[in-house]
Amino acid sequence: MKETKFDYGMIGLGTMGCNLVYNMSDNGYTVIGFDKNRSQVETLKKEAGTEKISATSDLNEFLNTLKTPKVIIMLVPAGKIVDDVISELKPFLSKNDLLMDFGNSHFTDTNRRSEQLEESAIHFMGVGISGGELGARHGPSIMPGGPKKVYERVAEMLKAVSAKANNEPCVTWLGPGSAGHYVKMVHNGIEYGLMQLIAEAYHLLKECAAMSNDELHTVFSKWNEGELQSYLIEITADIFMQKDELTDSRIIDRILDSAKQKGTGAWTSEDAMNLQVPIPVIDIAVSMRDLSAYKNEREVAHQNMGGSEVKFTGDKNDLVKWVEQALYFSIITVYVQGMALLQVASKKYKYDLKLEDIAAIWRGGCIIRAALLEDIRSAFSKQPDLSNLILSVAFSKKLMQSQEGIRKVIQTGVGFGIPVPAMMGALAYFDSYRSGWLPANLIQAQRDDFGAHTYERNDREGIFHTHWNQKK
Ligand SMILES: NC(=O)C1=CN([C@@H]2O[C@H](COP(=O)(O)OP(=O)(O)OC[C@H]3O[C@@H](n4cnc5c(N)ncnc54)[C@H](OP(=O)(O)O)[C@@H]3O)[C@@H](O)[C@H]2O)C=CC1
Ligand SMILES: O=C(CO)[C@H](O)[C@H](O)COP(=O)(O)O
Repeated sequence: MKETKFDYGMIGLGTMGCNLVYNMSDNGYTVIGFDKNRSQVETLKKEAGTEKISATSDLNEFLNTLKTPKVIIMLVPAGKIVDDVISELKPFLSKNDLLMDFGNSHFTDTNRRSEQLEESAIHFMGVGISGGELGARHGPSIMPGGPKKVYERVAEMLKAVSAKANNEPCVTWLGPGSAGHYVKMVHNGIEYGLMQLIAEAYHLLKECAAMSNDELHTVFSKWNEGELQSYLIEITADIFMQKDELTDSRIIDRILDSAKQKGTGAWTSEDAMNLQVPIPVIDIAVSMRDLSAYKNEREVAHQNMGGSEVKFTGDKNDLVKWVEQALYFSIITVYVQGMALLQVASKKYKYDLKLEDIAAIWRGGCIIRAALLEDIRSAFSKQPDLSNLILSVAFSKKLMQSQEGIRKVIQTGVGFGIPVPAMMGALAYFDSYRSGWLPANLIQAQRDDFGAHTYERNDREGIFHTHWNQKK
């Protein structure tokens, strides 16, 4: 009997790996999966129903049934596991074999792994993938980084399995080294910001306007037909309708209000701090997940001090209108901040990113896909080096037109003690960015006063220091 040789190997047959195997098979590729977890292997073998797919928990069998040069995708949890898998594989890999890490690995790990494997002429690519379970199955957005020539070996397959937006595949080579994983990290930072903003809108409408889940479903569904059209708004609308399997309630009312995270949002904030790029809405989103997890302390504080006491007497429909505008305004600022970070990182890490391409491949398949990305793409197509989208005519206009809503919503939140920190961060970012003057002169004076740190002047060149009348 002729032995089957598989086009691709997939290591990690969990949520993402297993679904991507099916997607690749649908597109005509043969794939053998490997997982340490025997039950994942058995499930795939039992359910595949096609000879194009096989699975094993025997590494030798996995490697021996792959075509050469081997092309292997890893979809295992990020961190040490990726290093462990690479160490296990490396003795069996040869020149020109290609290993691709599709997980959410930290970009600095990707740089290290690429360098180590290239020493043995084994190619390595860090590839971001987004779209969750359904995306992996039916078409994700794919963010590949690494050597361009190596990308070309797999470009056809990646295009085939990716999502399509206006018939264009949501994948393109992004840049060398860790470019793909860096872009995926910022994608996730944006994801954090969007989710926090949507949660704040929910909080306001639920507490202030006392909206039921049915009403919230109607409002979010309607929003999804307008400027806010996006995957996250769409799934949010549906979440409000989901029944609980254990009680008579809706599931949303039974889920503990304590958010978890795997780190990609915090990595985005951390690197933005290192590169001195302000991304306050993403920073706040990370902090709010942290704060939500202090559930016990929050409950004690609530007993001691009480919470918001809302007696909203305004018009519900007006509030819904203002919240829609506030969300649009603040959602724009999240993309603005993420893209500004990418521009700086592109130069610093020599990725030479094309922001137009990134916006284009985020239009389909991924968690942050939104109608707005078409406008973002268009702005970077006209001005590829644009440092901040706010400087484009189109985006300054959008923000100016929706600022009234966010000001009203923040006033409402503050008035009733309902926290809207990400919206506040969004507005403060906008107001600061468009301020020709900020009170940073006072900060410079204080620094020079207490620490002789010097300052620059606004009327002549040079570095200055004042002998301040310090208190003894
Ligand atoms: N889930 C999502 O929506 C998305 C996830 N990602 C990223 O993709 C990667 C995979 O995620 P996901 O599919 O959700 O994770 P899962 O935990 O669902 O799947 C990972 C699989 O890898 C297996 N595994 C663990 N260690 C090894 C090993 N040493 N050798 C072989 N197999 C191993 C696990 O087995 P076991 O169960 O026994 O541990 C599990 O079956 C992660 O980096 C994640 O951040 C990216 C985009 C979206
Ligand atoms: O990459 C993803 C989507 O693009 C994952 O779903 C993301 O890792 C979820 O992150 P977290 O668990 O931190 O919320």
